[in-house]
Amino acid sequence: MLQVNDVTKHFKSSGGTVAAVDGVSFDIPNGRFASIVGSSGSGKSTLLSLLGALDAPSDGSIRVGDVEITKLSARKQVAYRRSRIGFVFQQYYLVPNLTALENVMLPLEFAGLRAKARRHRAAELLKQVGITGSKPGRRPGKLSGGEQQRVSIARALANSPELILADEPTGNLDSRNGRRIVRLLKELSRSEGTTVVVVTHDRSVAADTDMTLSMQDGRIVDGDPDPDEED
Ligand SMILES: Nc1ncnc2c1ncn2[C@@H]1O[C@H](COP(=O)(O)OP(=O)(O)OP(=O)(O)O)[C@@H](O)[C@H]1O
Repeated sequence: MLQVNDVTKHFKSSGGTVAAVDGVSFDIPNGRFASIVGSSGSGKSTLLSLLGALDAPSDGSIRVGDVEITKLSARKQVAYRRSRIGFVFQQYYLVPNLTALENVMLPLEFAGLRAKARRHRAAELLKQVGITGSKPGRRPGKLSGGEQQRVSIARALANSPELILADEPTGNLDSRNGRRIVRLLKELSRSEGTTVVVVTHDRSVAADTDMTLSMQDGRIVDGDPDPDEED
């Protein structure tokens, strides 16, 4: 269970203090595929970075399973992120001069696996996301956008995280490939019992998830936050 309790994040700016996330509370049960929607500037990315312990809230608490991540020291937060959270980003962030296989092997080094075991596990993960044949041996530049996103999902799965956080994972993909990525994330949440949280602007992506949190001005609101606004 992911438990978010009265979380606030303030930023100081020239115009004063902005509450990017403003007293947000929600629970996401294990193995659920959840989406966060809302117009630009509503606080989605800030909330996701708080869930991933990439940033600390100004107030409130976040529990992932039995760990209150907001109480961990900075060093423990790094270890926590590496071992228990998988990140997927719009821009993939694959290392360009490593092959797909080597990119997936990278986080396994932190887990202390030997090279042969890392290679084996990375190949299995790539198979699981549909990257097979000659593709694991290719560099990211020789793969399509959808394939690169699959590699980044395999990398996110490397340490068997209990939580996958994805920020606009379909943002750079056409609708067909975007749908495939969403289907893959959904399958993973089902088969692995991994909780997946996706930030998206795309209502068809949100429609495919088990639950949707709508944000407006840093708060969670009921229903569609801004039906007329497209961004
Ligand atoms: N580091 C920061 N310093 C100051 N203000 C910030 C910072 N990060 C975000 N904000 C402000 O907090 C609010 C929420 O931003 P956030 O990026 O979370 O929105 P978002 O919903 O993810 O937007 P988008 O869909 O455009 O990515 C915005 O008003 C933004 O300007």
